[in-house]
Amino acid sequence: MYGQIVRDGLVNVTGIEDLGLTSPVLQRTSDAFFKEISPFLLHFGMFVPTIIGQCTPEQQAKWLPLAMDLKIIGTYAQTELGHGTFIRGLETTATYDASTEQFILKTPKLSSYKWWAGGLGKTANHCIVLAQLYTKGVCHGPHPFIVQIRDTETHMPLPGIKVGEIGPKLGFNTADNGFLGFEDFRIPRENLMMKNAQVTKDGTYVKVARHGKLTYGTMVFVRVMLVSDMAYCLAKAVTIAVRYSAVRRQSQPKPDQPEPQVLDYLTQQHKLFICISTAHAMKLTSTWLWNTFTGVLADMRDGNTDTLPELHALSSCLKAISTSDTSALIEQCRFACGGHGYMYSSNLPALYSFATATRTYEGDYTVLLLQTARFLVKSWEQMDEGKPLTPTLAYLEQSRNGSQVSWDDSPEGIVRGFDAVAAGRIGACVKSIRKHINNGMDYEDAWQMTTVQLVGAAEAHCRAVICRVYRDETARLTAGCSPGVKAVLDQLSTLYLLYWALERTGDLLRFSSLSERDIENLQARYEALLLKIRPNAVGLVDAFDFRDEVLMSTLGSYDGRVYERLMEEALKTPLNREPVSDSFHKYIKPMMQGKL
Ligand SMILES: CC(C)(COP(=O)(O)OP(=O)(O)OC[C@H]1O[C@@H](n2cnc3c(N)ncnc32)[C@H](O)[C@@H]1OP(=O)(O)O)[C@@H](O)C(=O)NCCC(=O)NCCSC(=O)CCCC(=O)O
Ligand SMILES: Cc1cc2nc3c(=O)[nH]c(=O)nc-3n(C[C@H](O)[C@H](O)[C@H](O)COP(=O)(O)OP(=O)(O)OC[C@H]3O[C@@H](n4cnc5c(N)ncnc54)[C@H](O)[C@@H]3O)c2cc1C
Repeated sequence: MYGQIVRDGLVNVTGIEDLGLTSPVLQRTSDAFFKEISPFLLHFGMFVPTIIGQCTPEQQAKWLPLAMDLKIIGTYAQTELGHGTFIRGLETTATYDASTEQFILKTPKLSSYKWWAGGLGKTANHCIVLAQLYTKGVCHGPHPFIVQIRDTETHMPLPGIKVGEIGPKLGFNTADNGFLGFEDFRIPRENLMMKNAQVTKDGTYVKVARHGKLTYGTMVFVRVMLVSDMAYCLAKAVTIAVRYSAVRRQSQPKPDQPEPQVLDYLTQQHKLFICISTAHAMKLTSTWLWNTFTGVLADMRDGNTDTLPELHALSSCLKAISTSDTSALIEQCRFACGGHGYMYSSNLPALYSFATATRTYEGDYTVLLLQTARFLVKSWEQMDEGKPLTPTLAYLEQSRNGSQVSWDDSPEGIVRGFDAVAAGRIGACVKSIRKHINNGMDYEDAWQMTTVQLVGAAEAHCRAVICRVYRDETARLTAGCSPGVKAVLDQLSTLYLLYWALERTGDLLRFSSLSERDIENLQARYEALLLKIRPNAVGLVDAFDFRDEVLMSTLGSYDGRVYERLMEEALKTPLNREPVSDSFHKYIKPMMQGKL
């Protein structure tokens, strides 16, 4: 299995590199090679971006050509057995020895071992290591180092390196995630990635960057990319589920009528059409987030880090919500396909195992929403002090006078409703924190006692951002489209708003003048809209334009020959090579004869 995947991975990467094609093509073709993950994912996904983001121009000149030509194969080793979220708690140390101008790397305890890095087990011969930097007896916190871990000729681990694969997982079983330990392992001073901080030959620590968290820059980049990856992953899953639902006929709601396509059931439309909408919502939001990200990078190149906090807050909540929604909706696609959705050959299990991992890696869901909440509470307090709000928080102003927003069930009115919910929930958090402090708690405990509400407030803020961006971008991008295309895409964005309004009626009742009658109207509009979308459902997923080789699904192939493909795959399984398994003769027959 591993050997096959490495071969396919290299064919995929070198093939695309030779064709000089860009990463979207890489993304859309690599799936034709793997149902799961390439062992080279981290090389291009994090190792190369970290060299670009954390190295000086001189260091880039040395390492980038080697990495791009695959003369070295890298990964990103930050997480340890004992720490993943709390980076400042990482235990691996890099202590500077001025007498030899080297750093000495150590993993002092078992919990200090690097754990999880993709490709680390058997594939990578270099990696980015996050380690606590010590020089002249002072710890300067986690810093990135480039470390060669294997001999580039023999691939043997270098002396002082303990490295291996971490074993089977829920998914990602072709990603070759590994562990890594250091025993007084020495690297040259120049292997500290010195764009944001430097150590001179005599061991003097020099801070270059103004913002203390630029070391975390690769994670922001990957979080931004993950939102787009999720749109792509969900689009594949819903293509499979909708096509299968158009082929599958089941039950007889009306006597002497043929069994209907299961796609004609309203409950099936309720399960699946939100998946189509959400794939569009996340794709448009990811493009908007990418433009925000490149804008912040440009500011930072000019030495201005003022827009970085909002980018961190946005990338944190959008990564958390996009991965969480995608995991849940891919599982919903599987549920919608009955037993055949549980077949590995449907490709829904592999899509789910990928999506559910993304909810954890690159920053756990809860932890990242709390990062966003930290920014929201700070913004509220700045608003109280009369300071200006950042663009994505302009809606907070409407909450200053505390008046309840009047409910308006137009799409734009629903977007304003979600703004009111976010503003209301953030305000409730601020009130809770202040109440706990007034009752004698310190700020940290008051914050902890409010974290359940803070996660909810961050989710509400994120939902409001997605709703607004999805609605605005749909209007902007369809302005020149035919009335038919415009109408269908407008239906999808309206469906997203109605779906989430119905999911959040409690919040809307609390923070707007929504009434019971309004809810009845919302429900009726939602159901009518499902029926309107039904005739275009297959066309909408065909428009995602996935080739069968990329979908890799017995249920989702374009020709709809589901049963033939299921049987073809079944007959390929090893157990079907012989009519009688040798386990019958070894175990079952003796048991039947009372000889076991
Ligand atoms: C949770 C935090 C942010 C907490 O860190 P901390 O030092 O305690 O920070 P704090 O006190 O909460 O905040 C201090 C301050 O730092 C800011 N900050 C924090 N992170 C960032 C950032 N990325 N960019 C820009 N700013 C950042 C925060 O907003 C705070 O700002 P403030 O003090 O409020 O002005 C951090 O530990 C973290 O990011 N943890 C998540 C770890 C993570 O994402 N690991 C990923 C490993 S790589 C991986 O999983 C690869 C998978 C890929 C694959 O396999 O495909
Ligand atoms: C498939 C996969 C691939 C990965 N690839 C890599 C890789 O290539 N490189 C790499 O460095 N890492 C990688 N990781 C590790 C990943 O980044 C970490 O698992 C992730 O950051 C979460 O950290 P953790 O596992 O230590 O969980 P923890 O941080 O221990 O979290 C455990 C639980 O505690 C909660 N929790 C933690 N802190 C707080 C808090 N402050 N407030 C409230 N609740 C909290 C969390 O919400 C969670 O429910 C990978 C992980 C997976 C699953």
